[in-house]
Amino acid sequence: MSKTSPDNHTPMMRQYFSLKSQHPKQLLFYRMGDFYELFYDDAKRAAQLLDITLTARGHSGGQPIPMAGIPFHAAENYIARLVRLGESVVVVEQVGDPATSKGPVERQVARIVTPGTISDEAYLEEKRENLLLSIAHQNRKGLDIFGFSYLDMASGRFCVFEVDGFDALSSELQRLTPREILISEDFPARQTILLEKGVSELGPWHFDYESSYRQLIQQFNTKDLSGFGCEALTAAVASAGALLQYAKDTQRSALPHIQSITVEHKDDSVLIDGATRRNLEIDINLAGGSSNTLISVLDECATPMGSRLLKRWLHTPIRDLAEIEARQQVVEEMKAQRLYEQLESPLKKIGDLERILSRVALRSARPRDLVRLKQALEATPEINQLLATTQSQRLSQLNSRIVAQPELTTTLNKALVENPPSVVRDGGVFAKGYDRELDELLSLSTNATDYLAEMERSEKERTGISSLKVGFNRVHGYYIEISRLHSDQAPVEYIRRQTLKNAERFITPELKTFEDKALSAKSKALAREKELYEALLDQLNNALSELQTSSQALAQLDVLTTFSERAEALNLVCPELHNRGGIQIQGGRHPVVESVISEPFVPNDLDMHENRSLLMITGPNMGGKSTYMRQIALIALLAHTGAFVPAESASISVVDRIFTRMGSSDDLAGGRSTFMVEMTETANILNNASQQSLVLMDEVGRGTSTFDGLSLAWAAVDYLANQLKCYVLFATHYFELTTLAEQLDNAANVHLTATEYEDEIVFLHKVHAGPASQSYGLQVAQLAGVPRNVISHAKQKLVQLEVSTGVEVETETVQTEPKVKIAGSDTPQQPDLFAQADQDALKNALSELDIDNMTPQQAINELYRLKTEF
Ligand SMILES: Nc1ncnc2c1ncn2[C@@H]1O[C@H](COP(=O)(O)OP(=O)(O)OP(=O)(O)O)[C@@H](O)[C@H]1O
Repeated sequence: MSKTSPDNHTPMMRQYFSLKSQHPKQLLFYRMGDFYELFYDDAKRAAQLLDITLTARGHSGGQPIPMAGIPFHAAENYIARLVRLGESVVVVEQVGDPATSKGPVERQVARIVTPGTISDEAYLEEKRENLLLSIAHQNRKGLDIFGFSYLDMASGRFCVFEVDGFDALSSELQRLTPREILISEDFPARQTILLEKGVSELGPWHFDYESSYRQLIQQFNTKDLSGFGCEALTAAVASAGALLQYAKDTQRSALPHIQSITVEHKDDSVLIDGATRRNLEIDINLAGGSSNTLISVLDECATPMGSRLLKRWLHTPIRDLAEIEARQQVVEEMKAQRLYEQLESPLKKIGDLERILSRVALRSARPRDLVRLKQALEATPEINQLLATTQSQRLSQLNSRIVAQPELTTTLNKALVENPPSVVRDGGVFAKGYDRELDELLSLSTNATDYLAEMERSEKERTGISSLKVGFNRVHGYYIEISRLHSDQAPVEYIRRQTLKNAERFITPELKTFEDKALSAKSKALAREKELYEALLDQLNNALSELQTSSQALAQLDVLTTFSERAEALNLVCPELHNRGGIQIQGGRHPVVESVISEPFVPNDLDMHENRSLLMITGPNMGGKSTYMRQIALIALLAHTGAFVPAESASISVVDRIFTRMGSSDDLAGGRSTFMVEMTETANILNNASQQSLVLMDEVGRGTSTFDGLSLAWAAVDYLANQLKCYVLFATHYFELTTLAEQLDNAANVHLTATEYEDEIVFLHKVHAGPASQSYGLQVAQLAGVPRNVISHAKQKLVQLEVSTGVEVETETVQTEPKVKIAGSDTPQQPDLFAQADQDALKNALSELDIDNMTPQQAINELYRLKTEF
């Protein structure tokens, strides 16, 4: 921004700067006639983000003013795009009258649109919650405590909790995926958070505990916060106060739909860290898309609010057995009675009741919202009726919360026309017969057409001028038009109003009187409609709390109906959950892989208990190790949401956390290499897993040299089995680890099988007891399209290795007993490529490679070079 003194600027720019100084970080849309204009840095940023032209608007303070303009009628589109990119927009409108203003027209901030506080349908994604998150930090007894609060403005859901430590901080960020984050300018992990989109930094005083506390009790109209259970959560309360104030400031209104605050207790749910959420592909696949995810298979919800709740349930599995069983009973009953089929149609009519109600509360509901609200209310009695005869306690509880509102339904029915316009501004929202005053005003303006037709007829007759017409235009109002040819025949009482090329327009005293009456009736009708609309919103707001309760119950009903429908369609069973310890699954399947592959999915069993808590999984590449491990985690996760699971039967002990260390990804933005990420995730597991945790580890140690990797994997397995004693599935290509599993009391080996047919490898995907016998690496490489001559060269090398190391390599047949043996050892071994004479030279060459800075093509070239050299 220009640094010259304000005195050097034009009066208009002085007005701009004074508004801008109150919103330094947001993009300011400054209304200029038919345009919104952005200036200086805002203009540059908007031009870049929206790909619009950056120009200049004159000079001010001796400098050209960079400017980007947006036509006002297209503004919503641009604002929506900016908000999606994590930007906030301040819209400044002209409020004064340009005709009478001395100096620049008076302007005011009309609204502030930020990514986390939007409630307008046009800006929101249907199936995704739009969360505003606020985080406060406190240091308590040397611990870093993070107080979280988050609000879904479009539903009024407001939650708080606290976590301890930076790992938990990032894990919660991954879980919540907020649209906008509020932190204090002195937040300790500022740099990490600033990498996220939509971060707003506020002055530290916004997070003051005392004033935050006052904010909250004022909002909920309570004496204290004890009724919400958050008295002791001082960091969370501090963050919630900052959030609430921010939300009010942006909405520029009270927030009556935020009626309470819920404390999330971490002990109530199965904790899942960020890496695990990614690896299990709950709603986002590893490539960042939404296809082939657990949600994509499960989400058959009838309403968008059901879809959002389903996502929440899958991201927050619970540990409360009673709650899980209550949900299971509903699913079972609905499935047995095929109630889900009958509920589908009325549930579809419910639509996004949750968001509509919030817009009613914020008084931004559009006429069409009210029509949809009416349709939802009309569908409720049918749902009540369907649930009336059900057995499960939970269904009757839900039914009692779904309250039909006959009076409101009748009012809405009487009030609204079938297809109202999108805004109240232009009128036409209310049906005939709803309000006498409105009807009278409307009939005055509609009767105008008849009246004018009659006048045209009688004037034609009286004057004998056949070309005479009565018309209306917005500038000149009503007129009598006579063609130029006949205009001299106009009667004397006709007063000339306008001369056109081929015609003259006149007004008469009678027409003028009519015009005054008709025009004022029209504007009075519009004013009356606005009045009626506000009154209707008041009436709806009086029932807001009850309506919100109904909508929450309906969202739950929708998810449970979906669980039930999916259970039938995907052949899922009700898992038994308990606290006895052990996980047993018969015929378990991976719900997503099963739905995408064309050949039949091979089901597999699992048996884990106190004396068999660690399973070492070996088998060929592509054999199905990852699929097997992931399916167990997904079955466990689903079981903890109350859903049925893809298996013949499942008995699962309640777990406290699910951890995964799978795949290889680097975190370039966070400055961590692949191996560093792998080790950070491993450290997190070893530091935090308990006996009730389910841990999946895939190929730990692969990111470094063979011996380092093997030693790390060995020690990790030993620690997991001997110290932590959690449920562990450990997949590895280090065949050496299978002996460790044999030595440990509570570990066992299982392997996936493959066979060869006509020189081609065939994967059987079946899990069997014992370690695998071979890795089939070359066959898989061949299958992947590695050129034949490279494969045959590799085969020669393999034989060479076998000879020089004394390793006997079995490559042709599948054996149940390990056939890869290192001389002098009973341990099944994978041939160790590096145990060669030229090992050191190759190792050096490899360690000198700067892989992080190579393109894939350079890496391949380098591999070829090494291959020919060694
Ligand atoms: N039980 C199964 N039934 C049918 N197909 C399966 C089964 N398990 C795995 N597959 C198929 O095999 C493919 C490879 O499986 P997966 O990725 O689990 O192998 P892997 O052993 O982990 O391989 P790698 O060691 O190379 O990582 C899957 O994408 C799937 O198409």
